[in-house]
Amino acid sequence: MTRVLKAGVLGATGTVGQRFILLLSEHPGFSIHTLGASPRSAGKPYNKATKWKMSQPIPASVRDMVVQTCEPLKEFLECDVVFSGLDADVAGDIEMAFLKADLALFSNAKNYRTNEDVPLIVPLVNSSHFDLLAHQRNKHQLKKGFLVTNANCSTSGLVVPLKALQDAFGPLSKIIVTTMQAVSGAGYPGVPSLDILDNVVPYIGGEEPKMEWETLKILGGLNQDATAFDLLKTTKVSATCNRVPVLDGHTECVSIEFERRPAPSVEEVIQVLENYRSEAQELGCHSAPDQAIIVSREDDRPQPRLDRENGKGYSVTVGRVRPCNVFDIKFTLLAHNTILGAAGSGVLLAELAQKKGLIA
Ligand SMILES: NC(=O)C1=CN([C@@H]2O[C@H](COP(=O)(O)OP(=O)(O)OC[C@H]3O[C@@H](n4cnc5c(N)ncnc54)[C@H](OP(=O)(O)O)[C@@H]3O)[C@@H](O)[C@H]2O)C=CC1
Ligand SMILES: N[C@@H](CC(=O)OP(=O)(O)O)C(=O)O
Repeated sequence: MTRVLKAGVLGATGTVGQRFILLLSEHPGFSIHTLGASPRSAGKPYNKATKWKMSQPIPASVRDMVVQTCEPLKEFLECDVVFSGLDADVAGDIEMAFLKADLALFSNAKNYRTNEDVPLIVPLVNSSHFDLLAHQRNKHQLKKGFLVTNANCSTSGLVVPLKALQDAFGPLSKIIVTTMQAVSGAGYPGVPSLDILDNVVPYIGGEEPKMEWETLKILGGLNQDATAFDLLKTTKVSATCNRVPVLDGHTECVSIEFERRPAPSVEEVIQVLENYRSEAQELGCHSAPDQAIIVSREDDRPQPRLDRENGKGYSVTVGRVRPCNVFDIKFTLLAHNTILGAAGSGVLLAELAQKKGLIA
């Protein structure tokens, strides 16, 4: 029997924080021990501090919990794991303070994703990058703490089918991806209603370079002694990101060129996607979906309203797999941006870390 872990949530009042609370409160392996947010919220009961936007009610276990400041003190020091859904403007200093306090930290924020000592892991893709934590602990003189980041929400959906295809058919030479991203990705209050209703906004600040770079770190490897990341060198990624009036679920249109000649057929690609299995599934992690990639053969799927809850939000749904006249293959994918793309990734990463014996 694995031990129930005491969990803290930083940024607990925000969009990602609320999702963490829902996922953790329903999870048999975690008990929510403490919640942190800004000084504006600290000292208030959680239900007064947050503007709750989830379709399920606030779990009874946290309604009256008093929100703390985000400092590694008191109840936070008693936590086995801490999840961060902090605003990126403040995440840098706060997360570093938690790491220095030797806590096990799983962050959604972008601040440390590019750091050479910090794994950037999509749990259905590159759990082997946990191996770098021995080096991180040495460098920061940590006994039990570490910092692992999960990816940008659009990157998280993209890399799952890319990993399956790369493993089966070898290097991908070119990837073009165009996203249609839900408004929940912008947090609360996010994009003003007068900007997004009846509209599409063809720009999300900083998103395109993040997708292009994160993909190369996630799909790359580690050096031989697991002290550095080997970024993919021969794969080129070009991303175009749009905001659309959808509540949850990022849709992405993807075209791929393989290095291999002849390129795999549509049927071979579909078979590989459907059969893909990750370490999280093999290890029996509680939140891992039965199927990492669900391939829909219907002409008009995936759709956010119909497919975002697939695998409880942890599966990627791929549809419209077909030949591409410019590259080799194209398809459309859908991933839940606050589950697989944010809080769910953090939770599944913690499950993986526990299975790998990384949590004291
Ligand atoms: N939404 C999504 O789909 C995704 C978001 N992310 C990332 O996750 C993070 C959170 O995003 P999101 O939930 O959308 O953002 P929100 O704006 O909804 O929430 C931000 C959280 O940070 C807290 N906060 C703000 N200032 C401070 C401070 N000075 N000290 C302590 N806490 C503070 C807020 O507390 P308070 O309520 O008290 O102000 C709130 O809990 C961001 O880094 C974002 O980039 C990553 C992937 C996907
Ligand atoms: N930018 C993403 C959400 C996000 O916050 O991404 P990141 O964690 O990479 O900053 C979106 O708008 O949908």
